[in-house]
Amino acid sequence: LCISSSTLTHGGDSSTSTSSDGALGVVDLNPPRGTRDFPPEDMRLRTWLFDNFREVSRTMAFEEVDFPVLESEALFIRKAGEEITQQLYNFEDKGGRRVVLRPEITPSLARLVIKQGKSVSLPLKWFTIGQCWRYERMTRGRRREHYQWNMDIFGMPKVRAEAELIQAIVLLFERLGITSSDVGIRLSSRKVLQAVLNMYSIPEHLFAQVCVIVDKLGKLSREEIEKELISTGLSSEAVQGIIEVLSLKSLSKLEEVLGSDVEAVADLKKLFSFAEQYGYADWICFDASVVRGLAYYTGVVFEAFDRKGELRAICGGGRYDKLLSTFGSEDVPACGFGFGDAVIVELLKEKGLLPDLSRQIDDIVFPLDEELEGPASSVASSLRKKGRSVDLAEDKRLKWVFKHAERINASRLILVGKSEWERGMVRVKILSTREEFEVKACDLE
Ligand SMILES: Nc1ccc(Br)nc1
Repeated sequence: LCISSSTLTHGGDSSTSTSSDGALGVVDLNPPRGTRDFPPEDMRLRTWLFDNFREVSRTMAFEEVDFPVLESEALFIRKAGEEITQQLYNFEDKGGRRVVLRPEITPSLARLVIKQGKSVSLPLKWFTIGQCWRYERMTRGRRREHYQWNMDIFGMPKVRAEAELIQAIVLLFERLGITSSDVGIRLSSRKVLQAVLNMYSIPEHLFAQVCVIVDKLGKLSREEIEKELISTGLSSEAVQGIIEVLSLKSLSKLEEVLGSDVEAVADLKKLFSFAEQYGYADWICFDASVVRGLAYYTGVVFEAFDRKGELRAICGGGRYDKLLSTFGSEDVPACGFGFGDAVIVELLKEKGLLPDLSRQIDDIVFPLDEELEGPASSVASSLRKKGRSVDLAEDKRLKWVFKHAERINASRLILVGKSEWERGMVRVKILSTREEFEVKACDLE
């Protein structure tokens, strides 16, 4: 479609355009439903957030990896009724292949670990920041894409991995100015639920499905949860037992109910002791109701929440020791989390912690008349080679340039005038102090 600029309604939602056959059409200027554009101001905030993700990953000695957003649908076919697999953005490509816009990143990580096989030495500590998709009926008007920071450790069977990942989350919050009074990290272990199912001799194949159902505690009513659990075949006695244990908020109570030799209790006690050593004990709390909604978790699970309880989980993760075997490989113990780009921004806004990210450049170079455009370009070029951010303002009037300098927070205005240039000089104006002086063009830096 060729959109004639004169008819493009900037800022509007549509424009008039004519297609190649001259038919008059209206192009919707909005991105597809549930997706976002990132104009410069929004992109600066996103880049600032991602730079913080990256800096924490660097200090944790994680390596960055990346994957296609497009993945084989087979990677996400799971039978436990998770929301994530019921909202796959899936389609058939022109080669007849079943593909998806990935809804999460962990299966891609697992795929690559399997593919790398013996060529990588464990433990592996990998991170990535990638866009994830869901196809949700727009009735709820929710977004269909978000960016997720993922941190995953492969080949670390003990809870040291969970302790490392929780430190990464705490470091991120602290970098953004969020404290343990604003946010907590509630944690538990799926081995708690496993122990309860064993107490009622519930078959193993129901485990994932039961986890996905009880993850809705707090979102659905207790009655609805009980109904869904009964529908899987659980006895009402087992259902009551599950709900009773999952309402525990004290590790010592859990130990009373399950006994000290249960792996879940040992893992969690170890993790709380690590938390003291890492110095983030005031961030975490035990909460047996935390199960997370992904079928493949097998051990410790955790999620960060705002203590005011106004927002959805800020991030979440857990141990998934048996995911790789579902892709036909031998298992490698693994643990990871996903941290979305949306809830955290809502929290920062609410706490007044969004940074000032207005545009800033070093220099504006301005030729005072047309014949000085060449010299102005060479001044701009030499400053850029020295690493300065330089905006070359041409075809404008000086009055416009001063306004432009203010608008983009330029530090200096470099004026290239005829008489100065003939003496090898340019005029420099420091915009913060209004100080103005001449300097040899070749000495400018
Ligand atoms: N998994 C997922 C993907 C996309 C969005 Br928005 N939320 C969750």
